[in-house]
Amino acid sequence: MPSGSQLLLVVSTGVLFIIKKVLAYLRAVSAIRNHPGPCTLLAAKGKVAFFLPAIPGISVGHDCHFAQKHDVFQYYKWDVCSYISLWPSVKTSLFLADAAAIKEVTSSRARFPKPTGEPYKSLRIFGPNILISEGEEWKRHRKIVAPAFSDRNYKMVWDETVRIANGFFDTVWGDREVVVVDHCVSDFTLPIALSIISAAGFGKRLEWKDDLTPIPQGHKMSFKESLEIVSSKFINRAALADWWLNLTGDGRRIQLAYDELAVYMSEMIKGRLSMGKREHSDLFSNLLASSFSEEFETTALTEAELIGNTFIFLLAGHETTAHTLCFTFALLALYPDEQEILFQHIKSVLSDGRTPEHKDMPLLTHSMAVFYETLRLYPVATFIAKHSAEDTTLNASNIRGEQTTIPVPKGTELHISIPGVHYNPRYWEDPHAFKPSRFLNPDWPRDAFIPFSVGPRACIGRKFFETESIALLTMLVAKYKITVKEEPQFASETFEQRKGRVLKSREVLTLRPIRVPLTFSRRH
Ligand code: HEM
Repeated sequence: MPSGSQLLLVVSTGVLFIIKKVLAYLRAVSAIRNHPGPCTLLAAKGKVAFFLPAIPGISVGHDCHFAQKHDVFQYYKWDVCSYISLWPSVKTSLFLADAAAIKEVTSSRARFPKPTGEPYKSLRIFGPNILISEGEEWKRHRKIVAPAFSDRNYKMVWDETVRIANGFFDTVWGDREVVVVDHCVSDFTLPIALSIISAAGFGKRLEWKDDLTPIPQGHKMSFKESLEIVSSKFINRAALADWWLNLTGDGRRIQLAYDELAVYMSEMIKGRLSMGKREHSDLFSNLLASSFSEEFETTALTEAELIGNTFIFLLAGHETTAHTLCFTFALLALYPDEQEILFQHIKSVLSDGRTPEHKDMPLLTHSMAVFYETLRLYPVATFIAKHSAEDTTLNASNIRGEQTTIPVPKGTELHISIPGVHYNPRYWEDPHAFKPSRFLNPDWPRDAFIPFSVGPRACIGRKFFETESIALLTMLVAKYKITVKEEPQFASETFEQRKGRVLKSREVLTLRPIRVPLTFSRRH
Protein backbone atom coordinates (compact mmCIF):
# COMPACT_ATOMS: atom_id res chain seq x y z
CA MET A 1 0.00 0.00 0.00
CA PRO A 2 1.48 3.41 -0.92
CA SER A 3 1.75 5.75 2.05
CA GLY A 4 -0.22 9.03 2.20
CA SER A 5 2.84 11.12 1.26
CA GLN A 6 3.65 8.82 -1.72
CA LEU A 7 0.05 9.15 -2.94
CA LEU A 8 0.27 12.92 -2.54
CA LEU A 9 3.49 12.94 -4.59
CA VAL A 10 1.89 10.92 -7.41
CA VAL A 11 -1.28 13.06 -7.45
CA SER A 12 0.62 16.37 -7.38
CA THR A 13 2.99 15.16 -10.16
CA GLY A 14 -0.08 14.23 -12.21
CA VAL A 15 -1.74 17.60 -11.54
CA LEU A 16 1.48 19.43 -12.43
CA PHE A 17 1.74 17.44 -15.66
CA ILE A 18 -1.84 18.31 -16.60
CA ILE A 19 -1.33 22.01 -15.76
CA LYS A 20 1.82 22.07 -17.91
CA LYS A 21 -0.07 20.44 -20.80
CA VAL A 22 -3.00 22.84 -20.48
CA LEU A 23 -0.62 25.84 -20.46
CA ALA A 24 1.28 24.49 -23.48
CA TYR A 25 -2.04 23.89 -25.25
CA LEU A 26 -3.25 27.45 -24.50
CA ARG A 27 0.08 28.85 -25.76
CA ALA A 28 -0.29 26.80 -28.97
CA VAL A 29 -3.88 27.97 -29.48
CA SER A 30 -2.98 31.62 -28.97
CA ALA A 31 0.10 31.31 -31.26
CA ILE A 32 -2.28 30.59 -34.16
CA ARG A 33 -4.74 33.23 -32.95
CA ASN A 34 -7.43 30.66 -31.97
CA HIS A 35 -7.86 29.43 -35.54
CA PRO A 36 -10.46 26.63 -35.20
CA GLY A 37 -9.86 22.90 -35.56
CA PRO A 38 -9.82 19.62 -33.64
CA CYS A 39 -7.60 18.69 -30.70
CA THR A 40 -6.59 15.10 -29.86
CA LEU A 41 -4.23 13.37 -27.50
CA LEU A 42 -2.11 11.76 -30.26
CA ALA A 43 -0.57 13.40 -33.32
CA ALA A 44 -1.99 12.56 -36.78
CA LYS A 45 0.32 10.15 -38.65
CA GLY A 46 2.48 9.81 -35.52
CA LYS A 47 3.98 6.41 -34.69
CA VAL A 48 1.09 5.27 -32.43
CA ALA A 49 -1.78 7.03 -34.23
CA PHE A 50 -0.55 5.45 -37.48
CA PHE A 51 -2.25 2.22 -36.40
CA LEU A 52 -5.39 3.69 -34.76
CA PRO A 53 -8.84 4.43 -36.21
CA ALA A 54 -10.51 7.79 -35.45
CA ILE A 55 -11.29 7.97 -31.71
CA PRO A 56 -12.77 11.34 -30.60
CA GLY A 57 -10.32 13.18 -28.37
CA ILE A 58 -7.62 10.49 -28.83
CA SER A 59 -6.72 10.22 -32.52
CA VAL A 60 -7.98 11.62 -35.83
CA GLY A 61 -7.29 8.16 -37.32
CA HIS A 62 -4.59 6.79 -39.63
CA ASP A 63 -6.84 7.45 -42.63
CA CYS A 64 -8.05 10.88 -41.54
CA HIS A 65 -7.61 12.66 -44.88
CA PHE A 66 -9.53 10.24 -47.04
CA ALA A 67 -12.08 9.33 -44.36
CA GLN A 68 -12.97 12.97 -43.62
CA LYS A 69 -12.57 14.34 -47.14
CA HIS A 70 -13.98 17.88 -46.90
CA ASP A 71 -16.18 17.25 -43.80
CA VAL A 72 -13.72 18.54 -41.20
CA PHE A 73 -13.29 21.81 -43.12
CA GLN A 74 -17.07 22.13 -43.52
CA TYR A 75 -17.49 21.59 -39.78
CA TYR A 76 -14.96 24.25 -38.74
CA LYS A 77 -16.13 26.59 -41.55
CA TRP A 78 -12.64 27.30 -42.93
CA ASP A 79 -10.70 25.57 -45.72
CA VAL A 80 -7.61 25.69 -43.52
CA CYS A 81 -8.16 24.28 -40.05
CA SER A 82 -5.83 23.86 -37.12
CA TYR A 83 -5.10 20.56 -35.46
CA ILE A 84 -3.42 20.39 -32.06
CA SER A 85 -2.19 17.17 -30.46
CA LEU A 86 -1.00 16.85 -26.88
CA TRP A 87 1.24 13.81 -26.60
CA PRO A 88 4.18 13.26 -26.36
CA SER A 89 4.56 17.04 -26.71
CA VAL A 90 2.04 19.68 -27.76
CA LYS A 91 2.18 19.93 -31.54
CA THR A 92 0.39 22.30 -33.90
CA SER A 93 -0.53 21.32 -37.43
CA LEU A 94 -2.58 22.99 -40.13
CA PHE A 95 -4.74 20.94 -42.52
CA LEU A 96 -5.28 22.59 -45.91
CA ALA A 97 -8.13 22.28 -48.44
CA ASP A 98 -7.89 25.83 -49.79
CA ALA A 99 -6.47 25.92 -53.35
CA ALA A 100 -4.98 29.42 -52.96
CA ALA A 101 -3.32 28.59 -49.60
CA ILE A 102 -1.96 25.34 -51.13
CA LYS A 103 -0.50 27.31 -54.03
CA GLU A 104 1.16 29.67 -51.55
CA VAL A 105 2.67 26.75 -49.58
CA THR A 106 3.85 24.65 -52.53
CA SER A 107 5.42 27.59 -54.33
CA SER A 108 7.36 28.80 -51.25
CA ARG A 109 9.92 26.00 -50.86
CA ALA A 110 12.20 27.91 -48.49
CA ARG A 111 9.36 28.97 -46.18
CA PHE A 112 7.51 25.64 -46.28
CA PRO A 113 10.01 22.83 -47.00
CA LYS A 114 9.26 19.14 -46.95
CA PRO A 115 10.04 17.36 -43.66
CA THR A 116 12.84 14.86 -44.23
CA GLY A 117 12.47 12.88 -40.97
CA GLU A 118 9.55 10.47 -40.38
CA PRO A 119 7.60 9.26 -42.35
CA TYR A 120 10.09 9.81 -45.21
CA LYS A 121 13.21 8.46 -43.44
CA SER A 122 12.34 4.84 -44.22
CA LEU A 123 12.47 5.63 -47.95
CA ARG A 124 16.25 6.11 -47.66
CA ILE A 125 16.75 2.36 -47.33
CA PHE A 126 18.69 1.96 -50.63
CA GLY A 127 20.34 5.36 -50.52
CA PRO A 128 19.69 9.12 -50.65
CA ASN A 129 17.16 10.10 -53.29
CA ILE A 130 15.04 12.88 -54.78
CA LEU A 131 11.84 12.11 -52.85
CA ILE A 132 13.29 12.46 -49.36
CA SER A 133 15.80 15.26 -49.90
CA GLU A 134 15.39 19.01 -49.47
CA GLY A 135 17.23 22.25 -50.21
CA GLU A 136 20.39 22.18 -52.31
CA GLU A 137 20.58 18.37 -52.15
CA TRP A 138 17.08 18.06 -53.68
CA LYS A 139 17.98 20.62 -56.39
CA ARG A 140 20.99 18.52 -57.41
CA HIS A 141 18.93 15.29 -57.51
CA ARG A 142 16.08 16.88 -59.47
CA LYS A 143 18.44 18.43 -62.04
CA ILE A 144 20.08 15.08 -62.78
CA VAL A 145 16.92 12.96 -62.50
CA ALA A 146 14.64 15.21 -64.63
CA PRO A 147 16.26 14.44 -68.03
CA ALA A 148 15.58 10.71 -67.44
CA PHE A 149 11.88 11.47 -67.98
CA SER A 150 12.21 12.30 -71.67
CA ASP A 151 9.96 11.97 -74.73
CA ARG A 152 12.07 9.00 -75.80
CA ASN A 153 11.25 7.33 -72.49
CA TYR A 154 7.51 8.05 -72.88
CA LYS A 155 7.54 6.50 -76.35
CA MET A 156 9.17 3.45 -74.78
CA VAL A 157 6.58 3.44 -71.95
CA TRP A 158 3.76 3.40 -74.52
CA ASP A 159 5.31 0.68 -76.70
CA GLU A 160 6.22 -1.49 -73.70
CA THR A 161 2.70 -1.11 -72.25
CA VAL A 162 1.17 -2.26 -75.55
CA ARG A 163 3.58 -5.21 -75.70
CA ILE A 164 2.96 -6.14 -72.04
CA ALA A 165 -0.85 -5.79 -72.29
CA ASN A 166 -0.97 -7.93 -75.45
CA GLY A 167 1.29 -10.53 -73.79
CA PHE A 168 -0.94 -10.54 -70.69
CA PHE A 169 -4.19 -10.87 -72.68
CA ASP A 170 -2.67 -13.67 -74.83
CA THR A 171 -0.71 -15.61 -72.21
CA VAL A 172 -2.61 -15.13 -68.95
CA TRP A 173 -6.22 -14.54 -70.08
CA GLY A 174 -5.77 -16.64 -73.25
CA ASP A 175 -8.80 -17.14 -75.48
CA ARG A 176 -11.36 -17.05 -72.65
CA GLU A 177 -14.52 -15.16 -73.54
CA VAL A 178 -15.07 -14.16 -69.91
CA VAL A 179 -12.33 -13.57 -67.34
CA VAL A 180 -13.26 -13.24 -63.66
CA VAL A 181 -10.77 -11.77 -61.18
CA ASP A 182 -11.25 -11.94 -57.44
CA HIS A 183 -9.16 -8.82 -56.82
CA CYS A 184 -8.26 -6.56 -59.70
CA VAL A 185 -5.04 -5.31 -58.02
CA SER A 186 -3.34 -8.64 -57.31
CA ASP A 187 -4.74 -10.44 -60.38
CA PHE A 188 -4.28 -7.74 -62.98
CA THR A 189 -3.10 -4.19 -62.36
CA LEU A 190 -0.18 -4.87 -60.00
CA PRO A 191 1.58 -7.47 -62.23
CA ILE A 192 1.02 -5.19 -65.26
CA ALA A 193 2.36 -2.07 -63.49
CA LEU A 194 5.36 -3.99 -62.17
CA SER A 195 6.16 -5.28 -65.66
CA ILE A 196 5.94 -1.78 -67.12
CA ILE A 197 8.21 -0.19 -64.50
CA SER A 198 10.63 -3.11 -64.89
CA ALA A 199 10.82 -2.69 -68.69
CA ALA A 200 10.57 1.10 -69.05
CA GLY A 201 12.24 1.85 -65.71
CA PHE A 202 15.05 -0.72 -65.61
CA GLY A 203 15.22 -2.02 -69.19
CA LYS A 204 14.34 -5.53 -67.98
CA ARG A 205 11.46 -7.45 -69.53
CA LEU A 206 9.70 -9.91 -67.21
CA GLU A 207 8.12 -13.20 -68.25
CA TRP A 208 4.50 -13.91 -67.29
CA LYS A 209 5.30 -17.50 -66.40
CA ASP A 210 7.63 -17.72 -63.39
CA ASP A 211 9.39 -20.87 -64.58
CA LEU A 212 10.70 -18.91 -67.56
CA THR A 213 12.57 -16.49 -65.27
CA PRO A 214 16.07 -17.88 -64.64
CA ILE A 215 18.11 -17.11 -61.54
CA PRO A 216 21.48 -15.81 -62.81
CA GLN A 217 24.73 -17.27 -61.48
CA GLY A 218 25.80 -15.79 -58.18
CA HIS A 219 22.20 -14.91 -57.21
CA LYS A 220 19.77 -16.70 -54.91
CA MET A 221 16.61 -15.05 -56.23
CA SER A 222 15.40 -13.87 -59.65
CA PHE A 223 15.21 -10.15 -60.42
CA LYS A 224 11.43 -10.49 -60.80
CA GLU A 225 10.92 -12.11 -57.41
CA SER A 226 13.18 -9.64 -55.61
CA LEU A 227 11.29 -6.77 -57.27
CA GLU A 228 7.92 -8.24 -56.28
CA ILE A 229 8.93 -8.85 -52.67
CA VAL A 230 10.63 -5.47 -52.22
CA SER A 231 7.62 -3.59 -53.57
CA SER A 232 4.97 -5.58 -51.69
CA LYS A 233 6.81 -5.88 -48.35
CA PHE A 234 8.14 -2.37 -48.11
CA ILE A 235 6.11 -1.59 -44.98
CA ASN A 236 7.39 -4.73 -43.18
CA ARG A 237 11.00 -3.89 -44.06
CA ALA A 238 10.60 -0.28 -42.94
CA ALA A 239 8.82 -1.08 -39.67
CA LEU A 240 10.82 -4.07 -38.42
CA ALA A 241 14.42 -4.23 -37.19
CA ASP A 242 16.86 -6.61 -38.93
CA TRP A 243 17.03 -8.96 -35.93
CA TRP A 244 13.23 -9.22 -35.89
CA LEU A 245 13.09 -10.04 -39.61
CA ASN A 246 15.76 -12.70 -39.09
CA LEU A 247 13.49 -14.63 -36.70
CA THR A 248 11.17 -16.02 -39.39
CA GLY A 249 11.56 -17.62 -42.82
CA ASP A 250 9.35 -14.93 -44.40
CA GLY A 251 11.37 -12.16 -42.76
CA ARG A 252 14.67 -13.66 -44.00
CA ARG A 253 13.20 -13.89 -47.52
CA ILE A 254 12.28 -10.18 -47.37
CA GLN A 255 15.85 -9.34 -46.32
CA LEU A 256 17.25 -11.53 -49.08
CA ALA A 257 15.03 -9.76 -51.65
CA TYR A 258 16.39 -6.37 -50.53
CA ASP A 259 20.01 -7.57 -50.63
CA GLU A 260 19.49 -9.19 -54.04
CA LEU A 261 17.82 -6.13 -55.56
CA ALA A 262 20.71 -3.94 -54.34
CA VAL A 263 23.19 -6.31 -56.02
CA TYR A 264 21.12 -6.40 -59.24
CA MET A 265 21.04 -2.59 -59.37
CA SER A 266 24.75 -2.36 -58.69
CA GLU A 267 25.45 -4.91 -61.47
CA MET A 268 23.19 -2.94 -63.82
CA ILE A 269 25.22 0.22 -63.16
CA LYS A 270 28.49 -1.56 -63.90
CA GLY A 271 26.98 -3.35 -66.93
CA ARG A 272 25.58 -0.18 -68.50
CA LEU A 273 28.79 1.78 -67.87
CA SER A 274 30.93 -0.89 -69.52
CA MET A 275 28.69 -0.78 -72.63
CA GLY A 276 29.73 2.81 -73.28
CA LYS A 277 27.31 5.17 -75.03
CA ARG A 278 24.51 2.97 -76.34
CA GLU A 279 20.97 4.01 -77.19
CA HIS A 280 18.71 3.06 -74.28
CA SER A 281 15.50 4.79 -73.27
CA ASP A 282 14.66 3.30 -69.88
CA LEU A 283 14.75 5.58 -66.81
CA PHE A 284 17.74 3.81 -65.29
CA SER A 285 19.95 4.20 -68.40
CA ASN A 286 18.80 7.79 -68.82
CA LEU A 287 19.67 8.47 -65.19
CA LEU A 288 23.17 7.00 -65.66
CA ALA A 289 23.71 8.93 -68.88
CA SER A 290 22.58 12.15 -67.20
CA SER A 291 24.63 11.62 -64.06
CA PHE A 292 27.82 10.90 -66.02
CA SER A 293 27.34 13.62 -68.63
CA GLU A 294 29.94 16.40 -68.81
CA GLU A 295 27.33 18.89 -67.59
CA PHE A 296 27.14 17.26 -64.16
CA GLU A 297 30.80 16.18 -63.88
CA THR A 298 31.32 17.55 -60.38
CA THR A 299 27.79 17.02 -59.10
CA ALA A 300 27.22 13.51 -60.49
CA LEU A 301 25.21 11.13 -58.32
CA THR A 302 27.15 8.62 -56.23
CA GLU A 303 26.44 4.90 -56.69
CA ALA A 304 24.30 4.94 -53.50
CA GLU A 305 22.30 7.90 -54.87
CA LEU A 306 21.84 6.21 -58.25
CA ILE A 307 20.49 3.11 -56.51
CA GLY A 308 18.40 5.21 -54.10
CA ASN A 309 16.73 7.06 -56.97
CA THR A 310 16.17 3.92 -59.02
CA PHE A 311 14.46 2.32 -56.03
CA ILE A 312 12.22 5.39 -55.66
CA PHE A 313 11.21 5.12 -59.35
CA LEU A 314 10.25 1.52 -58.64
CA LEU A 315 8.33 2.24 -55.45
CA ALA A 316 6.69 5.54 -56.45
CA GLY A 317 6.10 4.27 -59.95
CA HIS A 318 4.15 1.08 -59.65
CA GLU A 319 1.90 0.95 -56.58
CA THR A 320 0.30 4.34 -57.30
CA THR A 321 -0.29 3.23 -60.88
CA ALA A 322 -1.69 -0.21 -59.97
CA HIS A 323 -4.14 1.24 -57.44
CA THR A 324 -5.31 4.06 -59.71
CA LEU A 325 -5.89 1.64 -62.59
CA CYS A 326 -7.91 -0.59 -60.28
CA PHE A 327 -10.09 2.29 -59.01
CA THR A 328 -10.64 3.31 -62.64
CA PHE A 329 -11.80 -0.13 -63.76
CA ALA A 330 -14.04 -0.41 -60.68
CA LEU A 331 -15.71 2.94 -61.41
CA LEU A 332 -16.25 2.02 -65.07
CA ALA A 333 -17.81 -1.29 -63.95
CA LEU A 334 -20.14 0.56 -61.56
CA TYR A 335 -21.07 3.21 -64.14
CA PRO A 336 -21.77 1.33 -67.41
CA ASP A 337 -23.06 4.50 -69.15
CA GLU A 338 -19.70 6.20 -68.58
CA GLN A 339 -17.93 3.06 -69.82
CA GLU A 340 -20.04 3.10 -73.00
CA ILE A 341 -19.22 6.79 -73.63
CA LEU A 342 -15.52 5.96 -73.22
CA PHE A 343 -15.79 2.91 -75.50
CA GLN A 344 -17.53 4.93 -78.24
CA HIS A 345 -14.86 7.62 -78.00
CA ILE A 346 -12.02 5.07 -78.26
CA LYS A 347 -13.79 3.53 -81.28
CA SER A 348 -14.01 6.94 -82.93
CA VAL A 349 -10.26 7.54 -82.49
CA LEU A 350 -9.25 3.99 -83.54
CA SER A 351 -12.01 3.64 -86.12
CA ASP A 352 -10.33 0.74 -87.97
CA GLY A 353 -9.87 -1.26 -84.74
CA ARG A 354 -6.07 -0.88 -84.84
CA THR A 355 -3.76 -0.98 -81.80
CA PRO A 356 -3.32 2.51 -80.30
CA GLU A 357 0.01 4.26 -80.98
CA HIS A 358 1.86 6.85 -78.94
CA LYS A 359 0.90 9.57 -81.40
CA ASP A 360 -2.82 8.84 -80.64
CA MET A 361 -2.38 9.88 -77.01
CA PRO A 362 -3.43 13.56 -77.41
CA LEU A 363 -6.61 12.38 -79.16
CA LEU A 364 -7.65 10.04 -76.35
CA THR A 365 -9.09 12.92 -74.34
CA HIS A 366 -11.89 10.87 -72.82
CA SER A 367 -9.48 8.25 -71.45
CA MET A 368 -7.56 11.09 -69.74
CA ALA A 369 -10.82 12.59 -68.36
CA VAL A 370 -11.72 9.19 -66.84
CA PHE A 371 -8.32 9.01 -65.10
CA TYR A 372 -8.51 12.55 -63.80
CA GLU A 373 -11.99 11.98 -62.40
CA THR A 374 -10.79 8.74 -60.77
CA LEU A 375 -7.78 10.54 -59.26
CA ARG A 376 -10.03 13.34 -58.03
CA LEU A 377 -12.29 10.89 -56.18
CA TYR A 378 -9.59 8.37 -55.19
CA PRO A 379 -6.28 10.24 -54.94
CA VAL A 380 -3.84 7.45 -54.08
CA ALA A 381 -1.46 9.88 -52.34
CA THR A 382 -3.82 11.39 -49.78
CA PHE A 383 -1.71 14.16 -48.28
CA ILE A 384 1.47 16.12 -48.80
CA ALA A 385 3.54 17.02 -45.76
CA LYS A 386 5.35 20.36 -45.33
CA HIS A 387 6.47 22.34 -42.31
CA SER A 388 7.17 25.97 -41.64
CA ALA A 389 10.88 26.81 -41.48
CA GLU A 390 10.24 30.24 -39.89
CA ASP A 391 7.59 32.22 -38.03
CA THR A 392 5.29 33.27 -40.84
CA THR A 393 1.62 33.63 -41.85
CA LEU A 394 -0.80 31.94 -44.21
CA ASN A 395 -3.90 33.39 -45.87
CA ALA A 396 -7.03 31.26 -45.66
CA SER A 397 -10.59 31.64 -46.89
CA ASN A 398 -13.95 29.86 -46.82
CA ILE A 399 -17.03 29.16 -48.89
CA ARG A 400 -18.65 32.44 -47.70
CA GLY A 401 -15.76 34.34 -49.29
CA GLU A 402 -14.31 35.50 -45.93
CA GLN A 403 -10.54 35.92 -45.62
CA THR A 404 -8.25 35.51 -42.63
CA THR A 405 -4.51 35.50 -41.98
CA ILE A 406 -3.29 32.71 -39.69
CA PRO A 407 0.01 33.17 -37.83
CA VAL A 408 2.18 30.08 -38.50
CA PRO A 409 4.90 29.59 -35.87
CA LYS A 410 8.21 27.98 -36.92
CA GLY A 411 7.96 24.18 -36.76
CA THR A 412 4.21 24.00 -37.50
CA GLU A 413 3.37 20.90 -39.54
CA LEU A 414 1.26 21.42 -42.66
CA HIS A 415 -0.82 18.66 -44.21
CA ILE A 416 -2.14 19.43 -47.67
CA SER A 417 -5.28 17.28 -47.69
CA ILE A 418 -5.74 16.09 -51.27
CA PRO A 419 -9.28 14.69 -50.67
CA GLY A 420 -10.03 17.93 -48.78
CA VAL A 421 -9.55 19.98 -51.98
CA HIS A 422 -10.91 17.33 -54.35
CA TYR A 423 -14.24 17.11 -52.48
CA ASN A 424 -14.46 20.85 -51.78
CA PRO A 425 -17.83 22.11 -53.15
CA ARG A 426 -16.26 25.54 -53.72
CA TYR A 427 -14.35 24.10 -56.65
CA TRP A 428 -16.31 21.00 -57.72
CA GLU A 429 -20.04 20.87 -58.36
CA ASP A 430 -21.62 17.72 -56.90
CA PRO A 431 -18.16 16.65 -55.64
CA HIS A 432 -19.09 13.04 -54.70
CA ALA A 433 -20.38 12.20 -58.21
CA PHE A 434 -18.33 10.35 -60.85
CA LYS A 435 -18.49 12.68 -63.87
CA PRO A 436 -15.45 12.40 -66.17
CA SER A 437 -16.97 14.97 -68.54
CA ARG A 438 -16.18 17.76 -66.03
CA PHE A 439 -12.56 17.46 -67.23
CA LEU A 440 -13.61 17.98 -70.85
CA ASN A 441 -14.76 21.49 -69.99
CA PRO A 442 -11.75 23.75 -70.79
CA ASP A 443 -12.43 25.79 -67.61
CA TRP A 444 -12.09 23.02 -65.04
CA PRO A 445 -10.42 24.32 -61.83
CA ARG A 446 -6.79 23.35 -62.33
CA ASP A 447 -5.55 24.70 -58.98
CA ALA A 448 -8.01 22.42 -57.15
CA PHE A 449 -6.75 19.23 -58.83
CA ILE A 450 -3.59 18.12 -57.01
CA PRO A 451 -3.21 14.29 -57.08
CA PHE A 452 0.41 14.71 -58.27
CA SER A 453 1.09 17.63 -55.90
CA VAL A 454 1.92 21.04 -57.41
CA GLY A 455 4.83 23.46 -57.65
CA PRO A 456 8.50 22.58 -58.06
CA ARG A 457 8.14 19.37 -56.02
CA ALA A 458 5.25 17.97 -58.03
CA CYS A 459 5.44 14.35 -59.22
CA ILE A 460 8.16 13.89 -61.80
CA GLY A 461 6.54 10.63 -63.00
CA ARG A 462 3.14 12.11 -63.90
CA LYS A 463 3.61 11.77 -67.66
CA PHE A 464 5.07 8.29 -67.24
CA PHE A 465 1.87 7.32 -65.40
CA GLU A 466 -0.44 9.05 -67.88
CA THR A 467 1.28 7.36 -70.82
CA GLU A 468 1.17 3.80 -69.46
CA SER A 469 -2.36 4.18 -68.10
CA ILE A 470 -3.92 5.66 -71.22
CA ALA A 471 -2.33 2.95 -73.37
CA LEU A 472 -3.61 0.19 -71.07
CA LEU A 473 -7.10 1.64 -70.49
CA THR A 474 -7.59 2.18 -74.21
CA MET A 475 -6.51 -1.35 -75.09
CA LEU A 476 -8.59 -2.93 -72.33
CA VAL A 477 -11.84 -1.06 -72.98
CA ALA A 478 -11.50 -1.61 -76.75
CA LYS A 479 -11.28 -5.39 -76.15
CA TYR A 480 -13.31 -6.08 -72.98
CA LYS A 481 -16.48 -4.92 -71.24
CA ILE A 482 -15.94 -4.50 -67.48
CA THR A 483 -18.62 -5.42 -64.93
CA VAL A 484 -18.66 -6.14 -61.19
CA LYS A 485 -18.35 -9.88 -60.48
CA GLU A 486 -21.77 -11.29 -59.53
CA GLU A 487 -21.62 -13.10 -56.18
CA PRO A 488 -24.75 -14.75 -54.68
CA GLN A 489 -24.11 -13.40 -51.16
CA PHE A 490 -24.41 -9.82 -52.48
CA ALA A 491 -27.42 -10.41 -54.77
CA SER A 492 -29.80 -8.20 -52.79
CA GLU A 493 -27.53 -5.20 -52.17
CA THR A 494 -28.45 -1.70 -53.37
CA PHE A 495 -26.27 0.27 -55.81
CA GLU A 496 -24.85 2.37 -52.95
CA GLN A 497 -24.00 -0.76 -50.93
CA ARG A 498 -22.31 -2.34 -53.95
CA LYS A 499 -20.36 0.84 -54.66
CA GLY A 500 -19.27 1.03 -51.00
CA ARG A 501 -18.15 -2.61 -51.05
CA VAL A 502 -16.28 -2.54 -54.36
CA LEU A 503 -14.53 0.78 -53.72
CA LYS A 504 -13.72 0.11 -50.06
CA SER A 505 -10.14 1.17 -49.52
CA ARG A 506 -7.50 1.56 -46.86
CA GLU A 507 -4.94 4.33 -46.48
CA VAL A 508 -1.58 2.63 -45.85
CA LEU A 509 1.42 4.01 -47.74
CA THR A 510 -1.00 4.97 -50.49
CA LEU A 511 -4.77 4.56 -50.77
CA ARG A 512 -5.32 0.92 -51.67
CA PRO A 513 -8.51 -0.80 -52.81
CA ILE A 514 -9.21 -3.75 -50.50
CA ARG A 515 -11.00 -6.21 -52.80
CA VAL A 516 -12.28 -5.33 -56.25
CA PRO A 517 -13.87 -8.41 -57.89
CA LEU A 518 -14.44 -7.77 -61.61
CA THR A 519 -15.51 -9.59 -64.76
CA PHE A 520 -13.99 -8.82 -68.17
CA SER A 521 -16.13 -10.02 -71.11
CA ARG A 522 -14.64 -9.98 -74.59
CA ARG A 523 -16.36 -7.51 -76.96
CA HIS A 524 -17.32 -8.67 -80.46
C1 HEM B 1 -1.08 7.68 -60.14
C2 HEM B 1 0.23 7.87 -60.23
C3 HEM B 1 1.03 8.77 -59.35
C4 HEM B 1 0.61 9.64 -58.37
C5 HEM B 1 -0.81 9.92 -57.90
C6 HEM B 1 1.81 10.27 -57.84
C7 HEM B 1 1.78 11.24 -56.83
C8 HEM B 1 2.91 11.90 -56.38
C9 HEM B 1 2.89 12.94 -55.36
C10 HEM B 1 1.66 13.45 -54.64
C11 HEM B 1 4.18 13.35 -55.18
C12 HEM B 1 4.67 14.40 -54.18
C13 HEM B 1 5.04 13.68 -52.89
C14 HEM B 1 5.50 14.58 -51.78
O1 HEM B 1 5.83 15.75 -52.00
O2 HEM B 1 5.57 14.08 -50.65
C15 HEM B 1 5.02 12.57 -56.06
C16 HEM B 1 6.39 12.70 -56.17
C17 HEM B 1 7.18 11.87 -56.94
N1 HEM B 1 6.76 10.90 -57.81
FE1 HEM B 1 4.82 10.40 -58.22
N2 HEM B 1 2.90 9.77 -58.48
C18 HEM B 1 2.48 8.87 -59.43
C19 HEM B 1 3.27 8.15 -60.30
C20 HEM B 1 4.64 8.20 -60.36
C21 HEM B 1 5.46 7.46 -61.27
C22 HEM B 1 4.93 6.52 -62.36
C23 HEM B 1 6.78 7.75 -60.96
C24 HEM B 1 8.06 7.26 -61.59
C25 HEM B 1 8.17 6.41 -62.57
C26 HEM B 1 6.76 8.70 -59.87
C27 HEM B 1 7.88 9.26 -59.28
C28 HEM B 1 7.86 10.28 -58.36
C29 HEM B 1 9.07 10.91 -57.82
C30 HEM B 1 10.51 10.54 -58.16
C31 HEM B 1 8.64 11.92 -56.94
C32 HEM B 1 9.52 12.89 -56.14
C33 HEM B 1 9.64 14.21 -56.87
C34 HEM B 1 10.43 15.27 -56.10
O3 HEM B 1 10.44 15.24 -54.86
O4 HEM B 1 11.03 16.15 -56.75
N3 HEM B 1 5.45 8.95 -59.53
N4 HEM B 1 4.22 11.70 -56.79
